Amino acid sequence: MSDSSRIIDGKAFAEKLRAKIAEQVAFLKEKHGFTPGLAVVLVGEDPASKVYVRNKGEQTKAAGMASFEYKLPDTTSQAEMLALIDKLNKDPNVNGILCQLPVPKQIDPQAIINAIDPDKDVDGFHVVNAGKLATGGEGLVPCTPYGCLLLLKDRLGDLAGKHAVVIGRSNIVGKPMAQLLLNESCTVTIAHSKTKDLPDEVRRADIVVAAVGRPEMVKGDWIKEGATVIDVGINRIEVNGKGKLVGDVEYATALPRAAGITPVPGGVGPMTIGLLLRNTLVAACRQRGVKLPD
Ligand SMILES: Nc1nc2c(c(=O)[nH]1)N[C@@H](CN(C=O)c1ccc(C(=O)N[C@@H](CCC(=O)O)C(=O)O)cc1)CN2
Repeated sequence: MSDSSRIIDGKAFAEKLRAKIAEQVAFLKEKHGFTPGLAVVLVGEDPASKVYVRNKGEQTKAAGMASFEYKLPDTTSQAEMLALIDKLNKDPNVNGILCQLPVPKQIDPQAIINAIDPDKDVDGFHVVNAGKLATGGEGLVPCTPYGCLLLLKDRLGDLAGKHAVVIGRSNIVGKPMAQLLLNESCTVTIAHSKTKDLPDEVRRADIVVAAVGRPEMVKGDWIKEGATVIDVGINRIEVNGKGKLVGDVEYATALPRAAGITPVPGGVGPMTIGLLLRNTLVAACRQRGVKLPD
């Protein structure tokens, strides 16, 4: 197996996904006379968040959807945020709402997320959507884990019976990822900072999803031969005075052992915005009572 055939190209997958969404949006406009709309709220000046929000706006418009951007100063209070969310909840042209994370410390992110109408919560972080994911309801699924799942299914097909190890237990990636894999009948282990022997857990995994936010923490020699590795980490490090982006997995040493591995950049990251557009499309169709176009 060549190294290039082991690489799971999330960038290419996401491009195809976005092209399909653009066709579905054009169909909705022509046949049903409406355009899905996404509102993104950014509070503060975090440089990475600014880039992500700009990319979200550009890709939303490129897919033919309406984009509404709210850029608020980092002194914004929680009450001001809640008032904006209330306004967006009531706006029929806004089908999806998200608040870019992280938010400044005076704002409780979960309070903001839970103030969003769950049917417009295109991040899938609202407690109602988390509950639906856990109980088999039709909610909105968090974008990053949803993107990981699509990449895994595309590469492996049926996941039933696979032993998956998810490293990280955040509400936005680790927990929903584990739930999605469980829903696919995987045997799931969630590893975290208190896990006793992480290398041993990883060595037994057919699927490894790393979402810890620590540069190259998962070593290549922990990866079982033929395993599939999904690297959610996006860590900025400095090498010889130059900035570099690396994942949570030591890519160079994991690549020859893995049957499939996502690179950083160009793996999971681009899928996040692709699935955000898909969630916005799904939310808009549900709100309008229209079947999702094929
Ligand atoms: N409300 C949310 N906030 C945040 C989320 C989220 O899903 N919802 N996720 C991340 C940031 N994020 C989207 O918001 C995001 C991160 C990374 C990428 C991406 O395409 N990364 C590129 C590399 C880009 C770079 O150079 O930095 C890649 O991996 O190839 C897209 C979206 C936190 N906040």
